Amino acid sequence: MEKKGVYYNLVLSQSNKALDIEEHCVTEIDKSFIQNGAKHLNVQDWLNQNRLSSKKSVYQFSEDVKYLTLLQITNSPWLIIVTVIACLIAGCQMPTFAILYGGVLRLFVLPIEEFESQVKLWSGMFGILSLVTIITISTAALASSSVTENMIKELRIQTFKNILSQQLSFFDHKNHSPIKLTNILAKEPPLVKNIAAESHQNIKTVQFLCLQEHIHNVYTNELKKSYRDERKQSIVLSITFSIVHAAVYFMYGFAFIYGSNFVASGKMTAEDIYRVLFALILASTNLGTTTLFFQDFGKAKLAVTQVVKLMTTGSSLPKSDEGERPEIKGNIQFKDVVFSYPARGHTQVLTGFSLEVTQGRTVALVGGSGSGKSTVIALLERFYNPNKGHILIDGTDIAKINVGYLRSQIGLVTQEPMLFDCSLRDNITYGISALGRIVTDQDIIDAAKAAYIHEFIASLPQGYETNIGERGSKLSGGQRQRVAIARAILRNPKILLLDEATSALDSESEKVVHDALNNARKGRTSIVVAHRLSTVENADLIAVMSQGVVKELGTHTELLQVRGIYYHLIKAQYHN
Ligand SMILES: Nc1ncnc2c1ncn2[C@@H]1O[C@H](COP(=O)(O)OP(=O)(O)OP(=O)(O)O)[C@@H](O)[C@H]1O
Repeated sequence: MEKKGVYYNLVLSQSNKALDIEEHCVTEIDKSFIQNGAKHLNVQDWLNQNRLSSKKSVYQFSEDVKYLTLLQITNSPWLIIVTVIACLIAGCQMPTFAILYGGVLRLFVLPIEEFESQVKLWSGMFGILSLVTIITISTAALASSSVTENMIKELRIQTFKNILSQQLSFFDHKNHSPIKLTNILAKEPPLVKNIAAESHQNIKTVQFLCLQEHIHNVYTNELKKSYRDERKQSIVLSITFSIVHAAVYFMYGFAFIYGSNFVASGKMTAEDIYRVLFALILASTNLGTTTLFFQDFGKAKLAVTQVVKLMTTGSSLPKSDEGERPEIKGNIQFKDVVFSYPARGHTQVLTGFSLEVTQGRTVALVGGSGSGKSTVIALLERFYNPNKGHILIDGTDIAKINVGYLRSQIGLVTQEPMLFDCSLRDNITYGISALGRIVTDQDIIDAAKAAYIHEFIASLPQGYETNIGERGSKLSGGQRQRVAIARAILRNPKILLLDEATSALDSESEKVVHDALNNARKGRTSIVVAHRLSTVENADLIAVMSQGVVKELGTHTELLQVRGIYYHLIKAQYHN
């Protein structure tokens, strides 16, 4: 403290607040775990423990994968042998058919007694050909699909495991962003893909909590489940495919034995039989071709079902050009709002919520977790409509206001700001052109200065043109918040909504973000949701929520005097 250095400033920035030792420790543990843990989890270690390491690892072939490498991955080489043998036998069916066909033609020139005695023999041979075709084609199709599906499953499991065991620096590479990694494993059914995607996005948490093994098991189980479903589909398809092929030979034998009776009784000539047999050959060729579409047809049906479902889902939101566009000053009123999320219709989140916020003032929403604070914000943005009650802005029910216009009047800063993989300038000006506004460089700089992010941006070699990575991954949490605040300031909204905007930051960042938010709030009606009660002490009004209604309302000092819920919340927080 005496040195008045960085530590001194940190302590000062916490101004009268208890040192959040627990969080500090977590940050330090996180760093040391990542440093030490990442070393311990390097790829080679993993490969050494892995079955693939005994062979030539597939990961050494990332640029040019050889067919032999693919064969090395399969854990069922005998299935490849079965496939090859079945294919060889199945390949003989056409030459055999040609031999049988030639033999049949020859029969028609024989004397009638000899012809009749040979008919059954040759028909039987068609029957056998048809049986062998069913067995060989279905075996070849089943075994080969099993080999490829197994191989793909194995590759995905091992790739996923390898990704989870990488050092954090691996994920900083532009080719290893969560979206790109997820896309590599993207040919999964949605459920499997979502597990993969979440763990890529939250890789720090996964590694910190040592969840690699668990996540890997969950992924593997989901993959195996989907693999089992695919197997069932493959079995049906393979058998259908082989039966369609074999049916031709069967029909041919049947037509021959049946036709021969007509020839013997003089009802048909040999020429008629030739015609029928030839027509059967042509028809069978076409039938064979159509079976190739069976698989695609199944997939298309599934895809179309999903699309039709999405296409026909009605929207309860009005069209973009509907609704009034009144001048907005910023007086907000919630009147007996009752609301349940559609997904949980039986649980009322807001049970008669009423609150008034006058123009230019700041109201803080506090309360226990799940009391409905964020829901209030979502309703004001019209992400949902209340089941009962009204939300008014300057006396007009927001249900009557054009949704796009309403949102253009509201700035929203959340704990995890939505940033994009583009430059700082593009992120700050994001959505401005949709408002029909043109902003100058000076406007952008002014907004960034008010959000206390200009100095940082100016210190970067590429300044405002610096790319900030996917979801702003190249920025710190506080910097991300300040970029989002600069964006909100530039939009110049009449109403500002801050949803837990500082709860994830360390004390120093929190102070800067707090100052930036104070600037952003100036002259605007603000609704702030915060977990750290210290950040809302200066609000004009604090609404304490419990079970979907406001239970206490007043200033910080007034509420402390009441010694009710707020008092106990404050006490509990400082005690912690
Ligand atoms: N999209 C949703 N679908 C279904 N239920 C939801 C949804 N969002 C929130 N809920 C539920 O609504 C209730 C209120 O959630 P809300 O996020 O508004 O609470 P909160 O007071 O902001 O909580 P916290 O302080 O923990 O963020 C919770 O029980 C939550 O589980």
